[in-house]
Amino acid sequence: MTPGIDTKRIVIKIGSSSLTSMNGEVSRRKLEKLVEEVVRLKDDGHEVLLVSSGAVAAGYRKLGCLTRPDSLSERQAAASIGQGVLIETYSDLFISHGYVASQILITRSDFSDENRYNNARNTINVLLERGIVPIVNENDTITMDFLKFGDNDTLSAKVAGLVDADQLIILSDIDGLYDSDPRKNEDAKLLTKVNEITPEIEAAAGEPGSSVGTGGMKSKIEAVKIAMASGIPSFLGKSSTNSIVYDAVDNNAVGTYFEPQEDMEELNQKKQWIAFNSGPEGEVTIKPSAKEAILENHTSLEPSAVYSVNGRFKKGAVVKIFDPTGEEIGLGVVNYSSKALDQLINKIDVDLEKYEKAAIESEQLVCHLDTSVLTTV
Ligand SMILES: Nc1ncnc2c1ncn2[C@@H]1O[C@H](COP(=O)(O)OP(=O)(O)O)[C@@H](O)[C@H]1O
Ligand SMILES: N[C@@H](CCC(=O)OP(=O)(O)O)C(=O)O
Repeated sequence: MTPGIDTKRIVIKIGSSSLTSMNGEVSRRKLEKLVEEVVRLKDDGHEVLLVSSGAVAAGYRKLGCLTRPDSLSERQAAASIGQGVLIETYSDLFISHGYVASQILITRSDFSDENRYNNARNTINVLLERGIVPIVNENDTITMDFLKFGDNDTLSAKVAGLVDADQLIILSDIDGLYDSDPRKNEDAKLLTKVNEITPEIEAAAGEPGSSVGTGGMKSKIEAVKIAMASGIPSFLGKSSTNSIVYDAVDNNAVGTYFEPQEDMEELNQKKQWIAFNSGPEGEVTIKPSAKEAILENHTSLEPSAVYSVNGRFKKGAVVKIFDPTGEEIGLGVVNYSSKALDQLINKIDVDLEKYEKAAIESEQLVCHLDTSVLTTV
């Protein structure tokens, strides 16, 4: 390990356009460049996890399609071919440098179940601690469209939160975030440092630039918001730039650095799971006085603060919390089932012992988050 370098845990996301050639084949040369950069970081003692797209892009030609297919089943079939080709190439390249790669395919339902989520963390921790390079992709072949993460940008931010990464590096075909879509405005300027995702930035972030990219700048900004809320700094840069990954870790690369604000409340692992992965099962509406208490003082929510309950959920479920005007305040984990909570607020067969517990404890409340981040759950 190079003297003076602290070991960092780094998650690198690379997009389809950065891994495949124009004719829909895995580009060994592009993968080689990435692997060589990861190897430099590994030689310095860092832990590196890759979130790699490219399964569909690397497989559709071999499936017999001339362009990226429109139908879901053809894309899933293409991913089934391309994922194998990708991992074989990565694995070969890492072995030639003395490192071992592993494959992890994730579906959104793996993350919405807290036990499976924690299990994924334990497995990845073992791999990282033993020097392996885990390579993560969405399990495209078996995931239904409406159950997908949808894009690997948000997946990479969620994975970075899962493993408590020190930095998220997103590599694309563009050298950072511009103040407007550079394809539409030739005067667009590169933003080198961003501390807050403002509505202007969201408006500037447009659609994909290539026929194989899926998320475009929009999903990269969503990803960065999740990383920021989890206290993880991110970098966005161009995959083909020389030494981009190494320089990004060194804070010395051309691109956009996203730094979480110092006074921002950083979500702990439990709250990250609630906010970004859980998938709410019901709704509670609370009284106006309780809204102030949870937003200003972060206090627990007593059953007496609950105005009404919507949906059927079990004790321990994640629910959305609304104020009486219908504005969404945040998310929380309930200590009562919907039936018990309904009985408590209507004082039917009230079990006083149970009543002493808060309906939602403050450490299981996620408030203050921008609704557009919350809606990504
Ligand atoms: N404000 C913006 N700044 C930079 N790029 C933008 C912006 N708005 C839209 N884009 C487009 O987003 C593209 C990158 O997203 P995408 O095509 O999904 O790449 P990847 O396959 O790497 O995920 C860029 O090539 C660019 O054309
Ligand atoms: N999971 C898909 C990629 C999804 C995705 O986000 O693609 P991209 O916008 O190229 O990062 C695949 O491997 O083809």
